[in-house]
Amino acid sequence: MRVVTGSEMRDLDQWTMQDFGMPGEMLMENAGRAAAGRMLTRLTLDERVIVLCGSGNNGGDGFVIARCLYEAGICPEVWLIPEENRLSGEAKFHYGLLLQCGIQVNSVQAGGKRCEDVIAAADVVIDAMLGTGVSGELREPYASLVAACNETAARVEAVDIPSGLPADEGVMWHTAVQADFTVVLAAYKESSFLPRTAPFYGEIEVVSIGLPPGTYDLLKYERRLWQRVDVQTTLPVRSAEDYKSTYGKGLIVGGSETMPGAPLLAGEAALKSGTGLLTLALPASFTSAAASRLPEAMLQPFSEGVRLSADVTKFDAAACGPGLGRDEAAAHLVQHLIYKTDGVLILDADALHILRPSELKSRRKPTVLTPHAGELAALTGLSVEEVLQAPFQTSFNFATAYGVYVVMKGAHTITSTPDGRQFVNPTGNAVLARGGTGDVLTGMVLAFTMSHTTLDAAVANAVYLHGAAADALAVTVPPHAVKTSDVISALPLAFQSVESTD
Ligand SMILES: NC(=O)C1=CN([C@@H]2O[C@H](COP(=O)(O)OP(=O)(O)OC[C@H]3O[C@@H](n4cnc5c(N)ncnc54)[C@H](OP(=O)(O)O)[C@@H]3O)[C@@H](O)[C@H]2O)[C@@H](O)CC1
Ligand SMILES: Nc1ncnc2c1ncn2[C@@H]1O[C@H](COP(=O)(O)OP(=O)(O)O)[C@@H](O)[C@H]1O
Ligand SMILES: [K+]
Repeated sequence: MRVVTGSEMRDLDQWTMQDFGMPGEMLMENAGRAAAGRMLTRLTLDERVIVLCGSGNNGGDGFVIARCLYEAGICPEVWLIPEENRLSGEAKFHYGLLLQCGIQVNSVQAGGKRCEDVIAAADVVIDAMLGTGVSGELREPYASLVAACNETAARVEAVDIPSGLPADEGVMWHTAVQADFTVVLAAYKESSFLPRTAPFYGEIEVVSIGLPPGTYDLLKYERRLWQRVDVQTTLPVRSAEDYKSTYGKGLIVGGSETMPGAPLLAGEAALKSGTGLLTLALPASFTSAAASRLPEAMLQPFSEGVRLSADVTKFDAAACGPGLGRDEAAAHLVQHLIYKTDGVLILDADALHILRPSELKSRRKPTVLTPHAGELAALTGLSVEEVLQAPFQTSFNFATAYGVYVVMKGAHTITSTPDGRQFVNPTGNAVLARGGTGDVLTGMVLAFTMSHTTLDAAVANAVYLHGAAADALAVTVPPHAVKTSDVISALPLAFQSVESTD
């Protein structure tokens, strides 16, 4: 399932019409009919339904939806917001069809009965006022109608995008319809994954509108949801012939006097995600505690302030950062790993604050950075607010400029590859909003980079299953009564959830 910007969506529609030859009227019929199909699964014959139609193609979808509802025996009240003569193209065509069917259309501009009152009395409001074409602050009468939609007790079903919301990240906007459901046409828009805009969508359903196969390949960059089927097709199958080194030798470097537990969480997660041979490099003062907590791991103690004695070239992958601290010795360690490791290097937490980004360009082997918004802000010199407003562009820019994977963590974690592809993660919940869950992810990424055929799949699968473990926990345990190591204990359930056939 693709994630697109508004302009990419327009390109897809244009290619479908001009190059593929599908008439625009047909594309709109497909869109409206598919949306109506989803809405009909929730509608009952006794519900009072109102369809609000704007001047653009989103309004055109509304005309098609109204006609489809009539076909199904539901008689919605249709309201046209602009003057009739403002309609053009496919929207005008479908408005004409609606009239030809003998369906009455009310006009907001005509005066008389107030549309706001009808919205207040409705059971269901279908919002086809504004879609991807919205720009700037809402003008009247849209602003008042959006306010009425947000005051009514009716169920609000938006078409493609809740009216007023931009499709893209980084856009100034003021107010929008708060939908209960949004039937998204063809592909997710970026705003469905941003912390401020996502809640306006309510529950999202994406419908196909008949874009020809291969159309998405014409887009310059691949940006898509990483779904269960992707995990199912890329998760390695363990074989009876495997040996402990089949899944690589991994190294985790971290820990300091004040944060001894972080590398242990990472280590335990790595072991529980399939690592055969794991070494933990930790401050010497707590290796005995580590040995009793993680007997499966080998230990490589280092005295704080002293460099790592282990030969880092013999590891297939290394992860550095959890609990490491940010002093000069820690910075030396990070630098040492950047230059000396001969496998995949994962940098997280404190390592992200003390690395020099320019040094990443010297890496011959892949590098994976796992920042949350604050850490990406520190890496890029932007404010946290700026990062959160444009997480797709910010992480894309960093990943492609430095040739690294960037896993920008959040409610919808975005993985960016060095060549500019992006995968959005659909799993996870607020169970993960507690200290140390990022360390767990680091351990999982380490394990998966050593077991997977491609690094894309390794990173995206780790993020997916990390969230899936939290999802499994959330259905069995109250979310308050969870601690981070429970997420590790739930990993078997996460693996099972992708292995089952349903
Ligand atoms: N063939 C296709 O491409 C297909 C597209 N599809 C559908 O089309 C949607 C995109 O359609 P679109 O581009 O026509 O934009 P859309 O959002 O309906 O309206 C834009 C109009 O709104 C107005 N307006 C803008 N800003 C405003 C503001 N701040 N405050 C007030 N008014 C404002 C302005 O109109 P004006 O006021 O200038 O008359 C502008 O012209 C897309 O989301 C999907 O639903 C599907 O049917 C599949 C096929
Ligand atoms: N509300 C949420 N929904 C889904 N995932 C979340 C949510 N809050 C946090 N996460 C996930 O939890 C992890 C937190 O990582 P991080 O902030 O590095 O924590 P820490 O540094 O304490 O280990 C990330 O993988 C993030 O995507
Ligand atoms: K809409």
